[in-house]
Amino acid sequence: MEVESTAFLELKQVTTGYGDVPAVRNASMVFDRGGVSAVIGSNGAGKSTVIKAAVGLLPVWNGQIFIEGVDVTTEAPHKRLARGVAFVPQGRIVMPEMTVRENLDIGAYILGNDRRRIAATIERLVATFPVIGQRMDQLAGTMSGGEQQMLAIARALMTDPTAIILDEPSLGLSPKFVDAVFEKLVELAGQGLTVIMVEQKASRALTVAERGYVMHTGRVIYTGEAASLLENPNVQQLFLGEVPEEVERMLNLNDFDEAAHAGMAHT
Ligand SMILES: Nc1ncnc2c1ncn2[C@@H]1O[C@H](COP(=O)(O)OP(=O)(O)OP(=O)(O)O)[C@@H](O)[C@H]1O
Repeated sequence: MEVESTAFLELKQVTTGYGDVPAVRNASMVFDRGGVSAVIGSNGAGKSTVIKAAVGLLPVWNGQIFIEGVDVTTEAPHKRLARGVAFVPQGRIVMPEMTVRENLDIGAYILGNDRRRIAATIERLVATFPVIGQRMDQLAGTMSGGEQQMLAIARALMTDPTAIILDEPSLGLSPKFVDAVFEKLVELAGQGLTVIMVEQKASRALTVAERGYVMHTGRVIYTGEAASLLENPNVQQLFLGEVPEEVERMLNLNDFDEAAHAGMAHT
């Protein structure tokens, strides 16, 4: 295992997909420690797919994934978790028939039987998520959607990760809860956590993120500071569901890297 990068998490030219159909091609992303990054793009752009490959839930066909410079491309998800990359899947999956406390305990499974550490972590999380502290004995399934998302995030934080990757944390939430969840993610990033979110609510996500990756038909087509992506007319056009000429040209190039090297893929 050689040292290849100083970023916390890096995807290098990752291609992956389902069966023999590629859904993501040559995707490169670099996530340094701290801050909020957003991976955005329309339905089916490949956002969830690339993130599943990053956490080890989908095999990488081509390319590499590094955590702190270590090549983890073929490592199992629990090993990547132990290296500090936690994942909150789409749909705020909590165990509805279990209490809030039991859900948190599940999140701590890689800590083994270290009850003292688990209790200390729960105490720390309750300070960040007061709503959870008030509902430790409530069945998770009886919480509101926003509260369940907070619980899903808190559960992912039980292992004290360096980075948390969230697949559409705003999905199905009312605007008030979307704000609450995004505010919490910004607060966590302020405490030093690396927050990476996959979002369909693109402009909202770029408002809270510092950096963004815009995906379209399985490619990362724009990368840059969130503010400059928000101002980019081509990105704005994509938000409206239109495909700008520049993007058409990029996708038509035989070797997509040519476009990246020509500076088109970066703002
Ligand atoms: N389990 C699967 N089996 C086969 N194809 C899949 C599977 N999951 C996703 N795909 C396909 O892969 C492509 C990328 O899907 P992906 O879910 O990554 O997109 P996305 O950008 O996350 O969109 P969404 O926001 O709708 O989830 C799509 O064409 C989709 O139909």
